Amino acid sequence: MTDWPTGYGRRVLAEVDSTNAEAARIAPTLAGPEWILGLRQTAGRGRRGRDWRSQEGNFAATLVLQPNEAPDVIALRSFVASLALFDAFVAVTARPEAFSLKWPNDVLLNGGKVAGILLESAGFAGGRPSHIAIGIGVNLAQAPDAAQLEATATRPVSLISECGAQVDPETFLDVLAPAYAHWEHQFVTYGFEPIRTAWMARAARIGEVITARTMREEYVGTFDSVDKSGNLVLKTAQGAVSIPAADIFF
Ligand SMILES: O=C(O)CCCC[C@@H]1SC[C@@H]2NC(=O)N[C@@H]21
Repeated sequence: MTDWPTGYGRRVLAEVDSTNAEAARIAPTLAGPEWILGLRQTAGRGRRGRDWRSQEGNFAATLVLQPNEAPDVIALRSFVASLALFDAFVAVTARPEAFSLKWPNDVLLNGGKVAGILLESAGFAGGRPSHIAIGIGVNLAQAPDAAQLEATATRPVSLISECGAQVDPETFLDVLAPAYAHWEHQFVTYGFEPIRTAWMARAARIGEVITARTMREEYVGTFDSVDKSGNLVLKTAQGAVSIPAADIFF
């Protein structure tokens, strides 16, 4: 196993409401990056205001970072985190073919959702946040009951049910943190291009027809690529469209 990355803090909480909420509380006291792992999370939150149910044995953690960057650059961190998750999953299962990345920031295992990412930023001054919180939830041990999710949600799966790999949250953190540090270094050193290329090489359904639903519209088209801003590029009957935020359906 790779060593814990230099310069990154690590704290483990027996119970927390939400590791992203905890990140916001402690961010002003931090001088550098910090991982916060909640062994029990009682009020986890997901994207678009949804709840995130954190079941026993699952992974709920947040990385707090202090990048001095504009929001559009910061938003690309979800691709950085997706790549780190992909590598961590491969490290614990040795099954790269089983995993794929779903735009914008889910990880799929055998086509079901095994992990999600919630990126939040706060403390804005001069258009830049003082910190960001990259919240990561992984169904290590249990998948939520599909009946309790929205009917259109991607089928949830757990690592153990699909791969038989029994991994506890602290062990997963110790694999994920160095993987994240690697991709973060690539991002700050070389920019988004190597991240974009690596992400597309692991993407689900490139070249296939998918549906993207934004707050106002629905697009059906061929998943062409992710552009230099992280937008989803779909080739539709009306031409190429570049979509900054949407839920996608296969
Ligand atoms: O909707 C999604 O797919 C994103 C889910 C993110 C859940 C994680 S669990 C750890 C962190 N703390 C939270 O409250 N949410 C994120």
